[in-house]
Amino acid sequence: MNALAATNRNFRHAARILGLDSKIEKSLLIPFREIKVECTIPKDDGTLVSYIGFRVQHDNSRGPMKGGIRYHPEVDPDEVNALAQLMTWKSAVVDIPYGGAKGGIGCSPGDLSKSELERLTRVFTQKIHDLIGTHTDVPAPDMGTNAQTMAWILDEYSKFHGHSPAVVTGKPLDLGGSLGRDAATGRGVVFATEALLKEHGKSIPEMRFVIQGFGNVGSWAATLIHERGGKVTAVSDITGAVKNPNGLDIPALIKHKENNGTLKDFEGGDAMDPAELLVHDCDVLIPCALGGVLNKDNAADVKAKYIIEAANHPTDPEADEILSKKGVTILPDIYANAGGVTVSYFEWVQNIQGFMWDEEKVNNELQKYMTHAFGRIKGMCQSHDCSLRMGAFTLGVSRVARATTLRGWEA
Ligand SMILES: NC(=O)C1=CN([C@@H]2O[C@H](COP(=O)(O)OP(=O)(O)OC[C@H]3O[C@@H](n4cnc5c(N)ncnc54)[C@H](O)[C@@H]3O)[C@@H](O)[C@H]2O)C=CC1
Ligand SMILES: O=C(O)CCC(=O)C(=O)O
Repeated sequence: MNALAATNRNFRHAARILGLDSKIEKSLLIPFREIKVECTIPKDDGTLVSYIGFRVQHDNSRGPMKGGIRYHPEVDPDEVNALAQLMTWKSAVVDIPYGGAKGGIGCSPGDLSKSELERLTRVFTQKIHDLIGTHTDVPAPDMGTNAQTMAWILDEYSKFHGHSPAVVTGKPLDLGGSLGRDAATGRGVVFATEALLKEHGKSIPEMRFVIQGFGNVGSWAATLIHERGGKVTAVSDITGAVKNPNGLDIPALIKHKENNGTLKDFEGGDAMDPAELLVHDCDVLIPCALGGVLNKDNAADVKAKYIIEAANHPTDPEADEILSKKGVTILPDIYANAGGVTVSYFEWVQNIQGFMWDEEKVNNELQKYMTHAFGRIKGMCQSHDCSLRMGAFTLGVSRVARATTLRGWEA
């Protein structure tokens, strides 16, 4: 099932549980605006090449639209649409004053030089600059993009609108980024995991973790789990996978990846088949890469008792059903990975106030938001006798529906 069909299905299920009026249901499903632009740039050898960029702005009833920009060869309009919708529910789940958006460019960032990436980002910004803004739509990093990408967007946008640090989050610190944003999604994943395990009378040091994806989210989640005494027994990325039943030395693995650009040939573990990683024996599985990786072909073989969805939509609905029948507890993406957008909100607040927070304040506030949201999701699960996914969806959708009704937009 494609990402949009899966997301719409989860939304409709939540709308049914909430008994949502059909007019509101329709209004919440249809995106506010879908943007598609051609970005033509000269490559370093002088040849011209065109890429297609997307920005989908899903909903702005609770505040400016917010969400990352992804550079990946598989970026397509349906997936961007689904990811934008997920951002709307995610912002509402953690109760930050934002709506949802997402963007992407279909490209392989690893095959482009730094100057080609810069040209592409600047042309994309030129095409969308009048549709984004501090109080309309605020981009951030996602797969294949990073603080440098945000710096180029900020610079290009500011040529049209004057210096505007709050137009993007996830910026470098020197341009108004927030302390703690780089680690925020991984840290939020760990706070969410702690909240869930505590509920089950367990804790991180007793657990064996397997992590798919070792970029921003995966490497921070692994680092913080390792620091708390959890055993990360297998990790994969696009270059391969490595395992060690006694626990990988995560700081050493990060150093190895920095030095060699790959997980391959790491001396502190054995190479393994990346396809086997998701069904590897463990207590907690954390997908931190692509969507749809847990599906009907592998769900029955998953050994983990807990799945923490650090990636967006890693579990398709068929897998969801198989896994819940097996008794696997799934902490859904719109809560589990909300630490990133939560600290993006703190960054935006700091930019608007012109006052920088220290890292301790950022991390403490993040923990408060994540812990509070977990309690509210559990409350919805109890009221509606539903899964954690539906608890999170009903929480997010009900908040957005209330804002929509209060504004009188549902008619
Ligand atoms: N960066 C952020 O703040 C947030 C990211 N997310 C989600 O987390 C996920 C990861 O994002 P980032 O870490 O930012 O991206 P990233 O680009 O920093 O890292 C992605 C990682 O996934 C790996 N990967 C790609 N294809 C793979 C495959 N087939 N098998 C195994 N590994 C593979 C890459 O090698 C890389 O290690 C995405 O789903 C993203 O939407 C969610 C919330 C916020
Ligand atoms: O930090 C943000 O604004 C958005 C992060 C994001 O794209 C996501 O949560 O999926």
